[in-house]
Amino acid sequence: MSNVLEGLLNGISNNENDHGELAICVQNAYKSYGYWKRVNVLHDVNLSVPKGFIYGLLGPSGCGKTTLLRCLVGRLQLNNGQITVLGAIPGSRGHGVPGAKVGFMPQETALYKDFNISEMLHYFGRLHNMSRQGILKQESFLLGFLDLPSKTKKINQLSGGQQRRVSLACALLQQPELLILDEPTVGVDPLLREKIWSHLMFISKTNGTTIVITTHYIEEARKANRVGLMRSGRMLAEDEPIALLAKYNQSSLENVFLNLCVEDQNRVLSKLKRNSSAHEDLQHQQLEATTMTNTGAHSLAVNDQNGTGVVDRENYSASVSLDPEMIAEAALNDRTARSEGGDTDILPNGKISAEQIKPTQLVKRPILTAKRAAVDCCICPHAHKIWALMVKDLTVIKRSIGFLIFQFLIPVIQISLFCLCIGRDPQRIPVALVNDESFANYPTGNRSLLLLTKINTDYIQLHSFDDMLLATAYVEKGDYYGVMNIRKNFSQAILDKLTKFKADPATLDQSAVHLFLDMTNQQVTYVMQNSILTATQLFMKELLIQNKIDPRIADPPVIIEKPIYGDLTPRFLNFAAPGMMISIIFFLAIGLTALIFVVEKKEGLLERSWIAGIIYFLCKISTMQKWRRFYLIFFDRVRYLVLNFLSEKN
Ligand SMILES: Nc1ncnc2c1ncn2[C@@H]1O[C@H](COP(=O)(O)OP(=O)(O)OP(=O)(O)O)[C@@H](O)[C@H]1O
Repeated sequence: MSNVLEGLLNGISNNENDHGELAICVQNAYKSYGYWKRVNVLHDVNLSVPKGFIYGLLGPSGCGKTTLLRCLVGRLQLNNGQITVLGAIPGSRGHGVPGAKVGFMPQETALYKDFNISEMLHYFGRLHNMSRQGILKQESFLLGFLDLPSKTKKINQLSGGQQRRVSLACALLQQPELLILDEPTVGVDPLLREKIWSHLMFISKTNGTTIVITTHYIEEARKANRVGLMRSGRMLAEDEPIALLAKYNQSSLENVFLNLCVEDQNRVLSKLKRNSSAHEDLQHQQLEATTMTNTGAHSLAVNDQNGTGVVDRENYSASVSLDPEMIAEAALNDRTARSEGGDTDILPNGKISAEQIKPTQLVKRPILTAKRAAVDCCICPHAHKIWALMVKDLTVIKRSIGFLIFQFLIPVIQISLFCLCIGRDPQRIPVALVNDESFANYPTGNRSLLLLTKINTDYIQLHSFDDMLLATAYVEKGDYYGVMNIRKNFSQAILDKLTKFKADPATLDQSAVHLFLDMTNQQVTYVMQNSILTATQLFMKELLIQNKIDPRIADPPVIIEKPIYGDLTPRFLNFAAPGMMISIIFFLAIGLTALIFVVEKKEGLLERSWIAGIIYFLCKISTMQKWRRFYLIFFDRVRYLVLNFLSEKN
């Protein structure tokens, strides 16, 4: 016993805790959801399931059964308390929970709808590292046993009940040590329900499988070896069904449950009255009343505990008008009072009662399971799990060809549009011309005309203005990208500069072409400047030739030789397109991965895979790798096709 306490106090998650033959031991479990607005779901829950037992977890909707199950498989962590499953804290290193040791059937179907039954079973089989033969053997047994249609039938062609049976088959597949089944018999006909229970009893007896099962059909839990009755996040009673029936002198578990609820309400109410701290929560009252009706507590006119009165619907409704916070508080007071009173309960298996351990003595926060799983994954790459995920992803692709084509078409269309509309050099850029040398716009005889003829009209479209202020106003309005101004004495000044080497400020100013540009668009600016500079250079060379001077004088003292890579006239398209493609590939891969994750999370598939031993990190790797590889190969081909096509067009 001292071992137990020591292990618990130190929070050690291994076999040293020595819970004997207990497969599951939950001690003083507290769980709440949310950070800012806390929803308390589990209040001081204690639960013990011996190995090879079937444990029926019963309670109305919303009482916290699923939350407790998710804590058992390591999916959620307690805020306080301790859980030991198969001798260790779920998620601890090397432990098979989550993993192959546990078969989990969630409440939602959590199946890939486009898969057929066989593919679904093979996916989970591969995850659990089962041999092909093993999977096939189990497959043929489960198909027959669960009365399933042909294994090639797709999940989305099955009825709701059939889908739930496939889900159950996936949980039973690897014959795990521990089975956690969240309402497996919903939508199943009574005969098959009988058969499922018989099978569960058989495997618990012969294989020693421990089974935790939740159900809304309270009476079917009679077949369980032990039942736990929960309400508002608390465990009201935990015992063998027969013992409970005998204790409450009832013929059905429904009535036992109802008696327990009434007893519980009275106890909590009297405590609250004593503390004079009653609050009202009408919303919760309605919820509780509704959920009780749903759970099959339909016969509310039953004998009360003393056998003297009748609990009618009204009384019952009134008695359930309690705030969960208040109930939790009362429960805590109750437990504290018990522990202060020094009662010592020794469990039948000789272990210390969970109630003997104060919550403060327990581990505040269990070990971070996700971190451990990540470390495990790095140490051991789990090839079979990656293989299972890859086969699953390929099947998903195979089944969604239309979606895949659409996914591939989007980037092709985007890149084509980029190349056609954005990636090309800007053309016919409108520029205002104010030529102070001219009269009647383009007079003959002056040299500025020669300069203007050298400007490539594919790139620059000149529009003449007489007034500099008016031209500038048009640029400001956004009609033109700039003003090109040629000063009054341009012809004489350029001649003086080139032939007589005059370099006084007036000559230099008048011999220059003055540009007033809208430089907000880098690409347009570059093309404008480049075109005008090239035109000016050509003009000067021609002028020098006319004056019998070597035209090379007009060349800048830089000679651009044959390029090592690329062309002498580089194009923006060639530069920008690859970057654009990589961006599209990257973001599409990310988007697609995120989409798959969101869908899988919504349908409960991600959680199911997680409980089967897949950590999200592994999922991400497999998904990202797959899409990236696909896209890279595909785009490599498309890139060449598109670029070649466009270059030839231009
Ligand atoms: N992720 C969550 N965030 C906040 N509250 C939650 C979350 N999941 C469950 N709850 C709340 O916790 C309470 C218990 O939920 P849980 O699913 O455990 O109930 P349950 O007993 O399994 O119900 P049912 O039988 O209908 O499945 C409910 O009030 C529910 O609204």
